[in-house]
Amino acid sequence: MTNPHIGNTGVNSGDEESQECHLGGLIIRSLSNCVSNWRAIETLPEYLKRRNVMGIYDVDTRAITRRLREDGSLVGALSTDTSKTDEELLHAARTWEIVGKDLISGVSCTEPYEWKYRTDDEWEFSAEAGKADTEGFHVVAYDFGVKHNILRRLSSYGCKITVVPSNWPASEVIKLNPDGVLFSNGPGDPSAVPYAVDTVKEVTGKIPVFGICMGHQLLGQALGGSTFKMKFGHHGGNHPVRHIQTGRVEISSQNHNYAVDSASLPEGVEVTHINLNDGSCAGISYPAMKAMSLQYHPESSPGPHDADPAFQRFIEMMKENRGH
Ligand SMILES: NC(=O)CC[C@H](N)C(=O)O
Repeated sequence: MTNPHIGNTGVNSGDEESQECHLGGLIIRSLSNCVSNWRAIETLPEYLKRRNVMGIYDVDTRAITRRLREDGSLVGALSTDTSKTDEELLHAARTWEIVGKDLISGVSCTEPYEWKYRTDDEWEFSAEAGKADTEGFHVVAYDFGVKHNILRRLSSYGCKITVVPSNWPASEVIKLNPDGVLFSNGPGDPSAVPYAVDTVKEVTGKIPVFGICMGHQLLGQALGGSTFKMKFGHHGGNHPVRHIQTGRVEISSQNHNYAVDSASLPEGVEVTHINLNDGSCAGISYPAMKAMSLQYHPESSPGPHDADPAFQRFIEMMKENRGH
């Protein structure tokens, strides 16, 4: 965490985005010694202990940030095993590679399930989502590490949702004849999961699809483009993104280390959004195949809800496909 003071708001169960906490570890500067928030049910250290996640504080995180700013993303090693020597830890850090590793199979669900929860009424902010009970589009969501809020937002827009594991056969999904398929966010290198690219290829063109983050990168590859590892990823809740067609700028939440190379995309695939910090590709669409995707997180609520209308666009695409 780059913010120096962490833990003062504690942890509340309503903000969990996953069944489990998939963190390898947490490094912070200063740990708040008290919690002050009406929603908090436990402290950060209690949460980490219960989930068996290691955390360390009193670290000069500013120095780490400055180093990363010069060198780009680096691998570090964090251990609770005091018998490990510095040499062994250095060796672990030097030999671990993120590129080429399938990180999604470890965080995906193992069985399909129905998702039924929408955004709580007290938090609902969209008039469109509030009145969207009637359509009942059936969406199959591929879980590459899906954030619950994506499922909540789709549910708020009236969708019935079936979540399936990352390796679920596309043929089984097509058999269900859903109105749309969502390819979720997920960790790691999109080039390391060719089976997921094949799934996206098989579904796209037959059923309207929406890709978010990892899902966007997989769609980019499935349509014939390529992805690359960025020097620093985009992480944070305040990335400006421009919707090219309307000129509308959204303040978006982002968390990714790879990106789709706009120049690699074949004809017919449009870059719909660009990241205004570095000009990178933030969204694509392929109208002929009823496919759309975003590199950032329209479900996130870092304060602004600027990107939420993306769910509405997906609904419109499904509606059009149904022929009304
Ligand atoms: N949040 C995500 O889906 C991350 C996308 C991708 N795996 C990356 O790191 O670039």
